Amino acid sequence: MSSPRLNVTVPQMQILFKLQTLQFYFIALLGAFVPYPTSLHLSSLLRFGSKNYEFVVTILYRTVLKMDKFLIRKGSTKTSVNRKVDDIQGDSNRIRNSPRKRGPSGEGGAPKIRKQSGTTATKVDLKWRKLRGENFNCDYTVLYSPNAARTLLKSCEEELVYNTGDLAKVQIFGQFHNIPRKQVAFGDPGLSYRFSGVEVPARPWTPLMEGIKDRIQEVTGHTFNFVLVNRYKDGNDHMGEHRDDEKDLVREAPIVSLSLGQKRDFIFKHCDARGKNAKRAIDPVKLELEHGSLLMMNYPTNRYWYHSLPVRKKALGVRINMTFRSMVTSK
Ligand SMILES: O=C(O)CCC(=O)C(=O)O
Ligand SMILES: [Fe+2]
Repeated sequence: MSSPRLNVTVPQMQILFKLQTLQFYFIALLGAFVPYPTSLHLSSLLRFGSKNYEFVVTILYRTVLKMDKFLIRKGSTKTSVNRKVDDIQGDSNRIRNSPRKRGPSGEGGAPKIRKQSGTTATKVDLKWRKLRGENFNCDYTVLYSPNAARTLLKSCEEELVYNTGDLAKVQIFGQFHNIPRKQVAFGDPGLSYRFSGVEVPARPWTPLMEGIKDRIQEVTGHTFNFVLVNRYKDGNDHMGEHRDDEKDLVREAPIVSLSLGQKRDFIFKHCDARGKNAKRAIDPVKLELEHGSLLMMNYPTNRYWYHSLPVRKKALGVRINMTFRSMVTSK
């Protein structure tokens, strides 16, 4: 079958050509500002003929994606960490912050997620921020939506019972003091955690705690056999500078910290840059840990950097933090 012939005059052809040029710019703009593949989908609805537009849209969108790191989005989950890490970028410490690249499970890339039981992979599209510096290696993301995190916090408030008496104390220069927060630990049978002269035995996993652990294992690609839970009733409750580098912890395993509730500052200080006798000037790393966020402290961060959750009088809400850990087992 022969295709129908169109009798088009020269002025009509000029108009057609202008229309096509306009269409090209419109689709290019679409590609620049509407997320791919939505832009691609819209562009194909508007396209009269050429497939080249798809190519233009794709290239433009990818260019914009590459520029993404220069944009500061007000109110987005990235902003607080971005701003803080941008502050850090100029200083001697050279903390670099870039979107976490896709890669194999574990160290380095964003973990590939596989559903344990089924055949189809569950794609967890988390945006990880890489925080890097001298012997500093952390990854940060927001795991739970505000609603999901609120539900989780509510369940924790209803179900968790915290340690009291001697288990709620720390030993400092031989003296026992009440810890300025509440604490409880869960873990595999027989595990306990020793720090500041106190041994915290693990309670058996409850369905709530096991559910959270499973989710964290799924998104990080690491397994954990212990979790320390800290509850801060408000900004007066805090945690002093310390490193989680005890012998009971598997040496190179990451410690993954989940935060629920009140946003709080979290400060890292390099061991050479602490106190009056500091050997070097290294700026601290300051993060704001958001409701529902995950901070992955990778090796060797905890060998070189102390961290703390300082008092913040203006912080009025409750915060619960869970640090998932891999403890050495005797077997
Ligand atoms: O509450 C926090 O974010 C800090 C927790 C912590 O450092 C720890 O449990 O060792
Ligand atoms: Fe810690």
